[in-house]
Amino acid sequence: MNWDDTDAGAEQRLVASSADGEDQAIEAALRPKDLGEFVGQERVREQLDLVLKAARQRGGTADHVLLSGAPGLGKTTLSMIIAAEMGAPIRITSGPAIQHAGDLAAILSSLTEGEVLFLDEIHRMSRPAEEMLYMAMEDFRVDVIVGKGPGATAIPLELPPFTLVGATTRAGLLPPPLRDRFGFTGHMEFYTAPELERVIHRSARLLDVEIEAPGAAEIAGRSRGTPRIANRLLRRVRDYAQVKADGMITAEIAARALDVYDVDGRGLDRLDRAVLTALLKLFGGGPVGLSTLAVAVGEERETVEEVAEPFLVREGLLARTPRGRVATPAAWEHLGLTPPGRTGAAQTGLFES
Ligand SMILES: Nc1ncnc2c1ncn2[C@@H]1O[C@H](COP(=O)(O)OP(=O)(O)OP(=O)(O)O)[C@@H](O)[C@H]1O
Ligand SMILES: [Mg+2]
Repeated sequence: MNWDDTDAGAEQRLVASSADGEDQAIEAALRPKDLGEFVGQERVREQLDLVLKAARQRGGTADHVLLSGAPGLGKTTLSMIIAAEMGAPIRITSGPAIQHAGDLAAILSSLTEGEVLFLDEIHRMSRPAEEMLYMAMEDFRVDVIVGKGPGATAIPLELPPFTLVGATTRAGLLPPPLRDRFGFTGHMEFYTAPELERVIHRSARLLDVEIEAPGAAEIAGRSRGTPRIANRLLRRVRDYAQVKADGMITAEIAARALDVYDVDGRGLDRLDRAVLTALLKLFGGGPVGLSTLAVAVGEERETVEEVAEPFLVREGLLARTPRGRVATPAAWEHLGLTPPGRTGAAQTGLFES
């Protein structure tokens, strides 16, 4: 089984936050087209709305925008909305696609006035390209180097004003000079359950799937705060409802379907639960070292650390301490187990030593 969150393929986890081939095809159809349709992220939406309205009133080009946040929270979607709201064309590229400064120069010099340049994974751009981008963002100008060695000359090239929209899952990796050149930074948060329910109802409508409110709530609760996962789970539940029932997604159908797909009531999948179960049953809740824990579940260290743990930590089920991994009282409760030396449900103060 391939648990790698970043690796696209048929064996990808159902709760992976990155997009696989099927997602990419369907995501285009499910993307909200304007700010009004975009669910949640109230602060970012409100602020961005002001930025764009002001730019439109001035008849100018919007300031550069940086969008940061975990995979699947809507960065690409929002970049397309920015272009749509500005009535501007959008050019899409990514940090890894820009190997040389020359690649970037070619893109920049072909932009039209007001165009939106979407630079995904901007933290993965090469250093020389990054430096060229500084000048382009600030002065709408690049220096194109012609020739090599002592005879090389820099030919300045004027650019039309454009809006750079950068997206990153790792805002902390951006060099400060780059971060400072964005006029607006929007940090995307994980979505609340009611917001995800709205995403699910909207997608169900577009996919022509019948769903009851409790059915949407059941899926939302298992979607890890991420619209991409909510949409993916909705599609799998739709399959189940169609094959095993009359197509209508009720709470019971959603719960049964997601149990079949091994996504539990809190959004944990088989790997997440295996890690937690080993921690509780074999090591009494810890502390236990990462390597030991990984061997116990028969996985690589990296898989446990990078694929399972971030969500478990976020959910408050597992803590990383200097002495090793420790389960929280919520972990015992979630798996329906009683911590050693305790009886009954009173589990507070578990870690007082
Ligand atoms: N606020 C939202 N409202 C409705 N649907 C959303 C929202 N945000 C994201 N989605 C849905 O989730 C899917 C994934 O969003 P998107 O591709 O924009 O995420 P991303 O942040 O760019 O992810 P990555 O970091 O992997 O590139 C989209 O197809 C869209 O349908
Ligand atoms: Mg994206």
